[in-house]
Amino acid sequence: MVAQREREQERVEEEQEQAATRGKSETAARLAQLASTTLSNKPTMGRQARTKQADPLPFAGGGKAHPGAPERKGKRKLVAEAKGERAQGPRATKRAKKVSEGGAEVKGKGKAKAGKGKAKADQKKKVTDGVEWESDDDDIEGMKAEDGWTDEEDEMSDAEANGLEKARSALFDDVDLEEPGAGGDEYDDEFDLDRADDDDEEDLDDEFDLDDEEVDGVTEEDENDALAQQGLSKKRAARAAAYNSEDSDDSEDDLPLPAGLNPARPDPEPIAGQVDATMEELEAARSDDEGEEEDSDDEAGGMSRLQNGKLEDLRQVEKRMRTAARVLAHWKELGAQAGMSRSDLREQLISDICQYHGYTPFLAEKLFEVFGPEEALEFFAASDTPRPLTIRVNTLKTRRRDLAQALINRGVNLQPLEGGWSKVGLQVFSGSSVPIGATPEYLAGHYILQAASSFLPVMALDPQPHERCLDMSAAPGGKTTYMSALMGNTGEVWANDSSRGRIKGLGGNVARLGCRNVVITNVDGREFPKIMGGFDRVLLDAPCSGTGVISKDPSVKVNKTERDFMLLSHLQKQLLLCAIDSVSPNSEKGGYVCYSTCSVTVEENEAVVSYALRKRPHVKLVDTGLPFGKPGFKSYKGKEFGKGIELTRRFYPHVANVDGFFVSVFKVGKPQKQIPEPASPTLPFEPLLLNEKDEQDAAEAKEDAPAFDDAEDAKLIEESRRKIAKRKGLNPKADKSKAGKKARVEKDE
Ligand SMILES: C[S@@+](CC[C@H](N)C(=O)[O-])C[C@H]1O[C@@H](n2cnc3c(N)ncnc32)[C@H](O)[C@@H]1O
Repeated sequence: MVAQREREQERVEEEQEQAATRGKSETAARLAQLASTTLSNKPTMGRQARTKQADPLPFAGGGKAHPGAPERKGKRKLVAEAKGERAQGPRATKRAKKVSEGGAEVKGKGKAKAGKGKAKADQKKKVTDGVEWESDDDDIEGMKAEDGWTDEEDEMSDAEANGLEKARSALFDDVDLEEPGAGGDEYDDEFDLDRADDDDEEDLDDEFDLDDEEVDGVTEEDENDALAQQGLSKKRAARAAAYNSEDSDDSEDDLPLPAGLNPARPDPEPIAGQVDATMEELEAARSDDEGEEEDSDDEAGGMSRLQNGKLEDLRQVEKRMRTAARVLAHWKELGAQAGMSRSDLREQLISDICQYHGYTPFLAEKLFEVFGPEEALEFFAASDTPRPLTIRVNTLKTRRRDLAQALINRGVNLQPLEGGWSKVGLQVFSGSSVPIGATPEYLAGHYILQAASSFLPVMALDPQPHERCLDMSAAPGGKTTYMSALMGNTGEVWANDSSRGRIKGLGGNVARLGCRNVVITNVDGREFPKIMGGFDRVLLDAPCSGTGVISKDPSVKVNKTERDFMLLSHLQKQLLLCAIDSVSPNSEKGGYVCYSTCSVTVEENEAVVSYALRKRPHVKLVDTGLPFGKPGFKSYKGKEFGKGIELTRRFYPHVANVDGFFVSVFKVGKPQKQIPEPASPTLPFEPLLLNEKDEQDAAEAKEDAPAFDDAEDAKLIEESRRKIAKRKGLNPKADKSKAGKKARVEKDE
């Protein structure tokens, strides 16, 4: 009996040993595959595309966001410079080599794990956004249990550990390997990616890794083959191919986006060939309309809607909108056959937009005018779709790779932000049951939930360690805390907001993220610089209509009126002048104001910027240094917007899958003559209340507002003084006041 049990035991151990060997290879291979997936998923940017993308100004001269901004140098760069080498070239080549070696290793191990293990791994793949994810510890634990993997076998051979390390560092960039901390090197490399000098060209190669040219013998084709060999999504390979073809497209009139942000769109067919087809569509849409009452019920299923007393199929409306937009956009070619006047067709289209997307005619028309017929439809559709959930890593407390690992261990599906333009952003995929706003890492302040577009104004402002900065309308503090992190908790960030209710959230975030260089104030921004000035940099992320974030707050579709836009534009102009006037004319490295909104309307953006240029001739627009975004409008409805307006940037949900945003940066020079009295509020001092929430906040704040009671305060102060004296072993009854001291001196004498 005993002998039988021993034999059984031996058999189990033997099996466990074999399974463990299998399991280790699988883990290494899976992580390596994950890394190669991410790498391959990085956008493909040919040299041509990158050259197109590089703006003449951003980050020139060693990666300075603005002339005058100190160059941020990583340790490696400094050491290399001290040695008189080109800092990044060899590193880039080395890293590319490392990756390609890693890639080869991946293939080897991938092949090695054929059979049972692979079938299991395949079962466990999570497919998110066309990217296959399979590395999380629960899965690994599960596989361990299934395969009888013993804990001793967790000890990996050097080669395997090496493979894992390579895979990890390929997944999360080198910057993540740097130690966090004040003024640390994590920001040194922060913007490496965006710099335009020679070294940075190599950084770009390095970062995106997929080049149409050969890098150390690994071609794009090889990588695609490798993907296919690893059984990875063909869709992705196709996407990579699409990026390639985009790279070679010279005819793009938009500023090129980082590939991956620029959804590959099919080339429009030549208009001439479309006339007949389009007219057929228009006809079909009309006859659909006529027959709609009979068949819409069946066809539409849940998509019909009561309109003017009759049921209308939303699919028909959508089709009609597309056709009308195309005809309007190519009126010269198609208009003659439209069968109605241009203005009637336009009116019909706007009415359809209101019906289909749920806007008031006023706002539908306003946004329609910003984009024009065809792009407007894309904008409206994108504004009905949620943006990816993103988080920003708080580099004051952790590193991106550590946070990613911790969250993956909890079962969160994530990946670095698409496009590689931020090294502190992570995209979180839905599907995991982990509440991303309540993990221990969240509570410990290792990250903040923040929309990717909200990183942009801070990147553009580029605050430096030891500076004195103002965030004029800061609540709830996404940008304040990012500024604080970029400044490494040094210098000062004055975070102001006029809403008392929202200040609570700001304070909470500042405390949770451990921002010790932040001071919070609660005044109307138009009180600056009267109450305080002399800042190196000022961020004005202005109160706005929120037309860029309709996917988050659809109430904007119906609650904004003409008057709101008028008041907002007025307030934004006043705040911007105050922001400019708050900048020190003697700031050594700074002297910048970033004006941003999460709105896409012209009166809240270019019109405000243009007003400031007129009223403050000592400021000029400079490049935002941001790697993507469309240039601001030079003119609109016959109005010209002043010099440098094309340096401002517009971001759209339908183009870059980020919230709609506007970002501009002013360099503030020395005023030629005395600036008139700081623009004093012509609106009531009360913050502008734009919606019910603001009104509630204001009402609560009024209720909460403490009535000061001097007598009670004096009692509390005295009590606390006594306690402190007692703790220090002093006589708590001794009178420490001036009068008491005087009395004691007189008594001693
Ligand atoms: C777009 S939000 C700011 C978001 C913030 N920058 C962030 O990233 O978390 C605009 C803010 O402006 C504030 N605000 C409105 N009127 C203001 C004024 N006159 N002065 C200062 N802040 C104002 C609002 O309370 C609101 O919090």
